[in-house]
Amino acid sequence: MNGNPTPLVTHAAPPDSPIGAAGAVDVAGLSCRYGDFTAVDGVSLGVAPGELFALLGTNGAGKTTTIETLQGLLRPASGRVSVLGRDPWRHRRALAGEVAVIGQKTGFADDLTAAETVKLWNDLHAGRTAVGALLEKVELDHRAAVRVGALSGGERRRLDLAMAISTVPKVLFADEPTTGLDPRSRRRTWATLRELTESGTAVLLTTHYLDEAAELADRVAIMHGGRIVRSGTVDDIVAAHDALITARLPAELGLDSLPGMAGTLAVDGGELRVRTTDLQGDLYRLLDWAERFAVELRGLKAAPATLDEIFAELEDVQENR
Ligand SMILES: Nc1ncnc2c1ncn2[C@@H]1O[C@H](COP(=O)(O)OP(=O)(O)OP(=O)(O)O)[C@@H](O)[C@H]1O
Repeated sequence: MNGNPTPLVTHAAPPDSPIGAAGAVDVAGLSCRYGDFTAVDGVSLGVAPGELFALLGTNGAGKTTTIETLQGLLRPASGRVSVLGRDPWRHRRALAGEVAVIGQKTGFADDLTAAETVKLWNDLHAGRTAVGALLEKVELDHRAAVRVGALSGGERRRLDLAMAISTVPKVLFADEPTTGLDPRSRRRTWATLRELTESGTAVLLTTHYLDEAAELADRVAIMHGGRIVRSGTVDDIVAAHDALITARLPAELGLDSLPGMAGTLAVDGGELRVRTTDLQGDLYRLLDWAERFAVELRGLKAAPATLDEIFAELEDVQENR
């Protein structure tokens, strides 16, 4: 996110009446602009209670803008957003007690200690968990007396998490909550997010970590250039993408020796590559052919597309624009 957001409002504000009763978070045709620039372009998504929905995307894809609109910090240029049945722009204060946020920009006072910060937060939000227990949960108990200004970036993220869980929020917006965390802290944060969803919290998470989305999310949307370009479960998205079969062929064999397959075949330097949406069928055809003609397929590998590959492809498209 860059600078202070002041998006241009080109349409009337959405009505403050509930829009549907489908989920804890509902977004329909959301567009957001900064001046003439459209940062979010027709995004629709919903998050049900107890669900974790992950928004992935390239840098500048519009994830933070979407989250900030749902927090009521930005007004949509068009479309409708609803959090717990309310328009967050109009009802930000009323929603504050039920919605928690882990943002990219933390607004802590540097002079307060970690414990004082959490206590202040607890007092303001009628937090039900003791300060010591919250700090222990995010493994900051040993840093309780340290001033916030002296905490590392990762420690500040964990302090943010402690405040987000001081109540059991109905909705949590978590904007890259594990950025800068070491592997152990990431896993602790994942466990805490899981506990929240198990308690019924609807979590909208943005992340650059594909393993994080695969690990945590019930559903995923990939944003690119302000739009959702893929959505579904991680399995759905992977299944819709080409899988890859690779093997080394004997030197005398080329493309014309190979059997017909559903996917696209290429042979380069003796290596066969088959990109296919029918991994099982093409693997069967290849193995059947190899068996019949006694061909040894050295180093045979067959794997569905990984989210990393899907993501990298989107980034390539962006770079080539
Ligand atoms: N205040 C602003 N004024 C003008 N443009 C902005 C402003 N804030 C964000 N943008 C632009 O809007 C687009 C979307 O930004 P946003 O921060 O929502 O993306 P993001 O998906 O969260 O990116 P990242 O993964 O890098 O955090 C980017 O091109 C960004 O430069």
